[in-house]
Amino acid sequence: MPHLGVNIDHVATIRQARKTNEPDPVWAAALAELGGADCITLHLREDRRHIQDRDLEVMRQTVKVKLNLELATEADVVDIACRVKPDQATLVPERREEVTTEGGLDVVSHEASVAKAIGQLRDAGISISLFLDPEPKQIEMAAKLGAEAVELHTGQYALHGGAEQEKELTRLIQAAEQIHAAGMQVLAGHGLTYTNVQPIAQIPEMAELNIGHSIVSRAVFVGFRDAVAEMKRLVAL
Ligand SMILES: CC(=O)[C@@H](O)[C@H](O)COP(=O)(O)O
Ligand SMILES: NCC(=O)COP(=O)(O)O
Repeated sequence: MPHLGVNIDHVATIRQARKTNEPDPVWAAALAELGGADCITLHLREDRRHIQDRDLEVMRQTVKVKLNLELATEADVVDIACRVKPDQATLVPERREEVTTEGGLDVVSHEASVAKAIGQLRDAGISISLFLDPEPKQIEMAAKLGAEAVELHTGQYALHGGAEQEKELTRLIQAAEQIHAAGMQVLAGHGLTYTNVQPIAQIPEMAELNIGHSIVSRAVFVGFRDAVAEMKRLVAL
């Protein structure tokens, strides 16, 4: 039964729509924990479109479960991570023009910059996860780079239905086996919802799922604590 990581980025998206101080993602994180979250995830983007530096700094003091920071390998945000010290850092790709993350980090093409960021984060005592597409060569490089975990990008699985989704699920199952065999923890996330999460949760090697947008969407109608509790129950089935 995988753990549940709750990504609270899009609570901050609503706040930033008016550049005000509510809804506060710090409150969402507390309610997520009360709803059964095993991890709180937040993405400090270079363009600060949602999560702000203050959110990370306060959550470091208030979150009682694992704190997972998603970040690009850019020097300034790596420096912030090394100062604040989340429990885990998940290296992700970023493009300012993107609406949301479009794929996994290409650690094969960017081995040097990824290795540099990993070295700095590891020296700060932070555990490393790499956000990757289910590609064998990317997973091999993750093991070479010494990552503790790989978070599989489930965006393609979530985007499609029918035979195409089945094909993506098979890729994810095979990638999970490869990650586990290489001695790394298997995580997954992006685009997972109350209707598509269970086949991913049932992958035998799956240790943790990171889910955000769907939980925040459901929380608008049922409240954050209940939205998390509902997802926790689904993931445990
Ligand atoms: C890496 C990933 O899949 C998401 O957690 C990421 O946070 C997406 O970025 P937005 O939250 O800005 O959509
Ligand atoms: N890394 C995936 C994540 O944290 C949440 O992604 P989403 O559920 O908001 O698409």
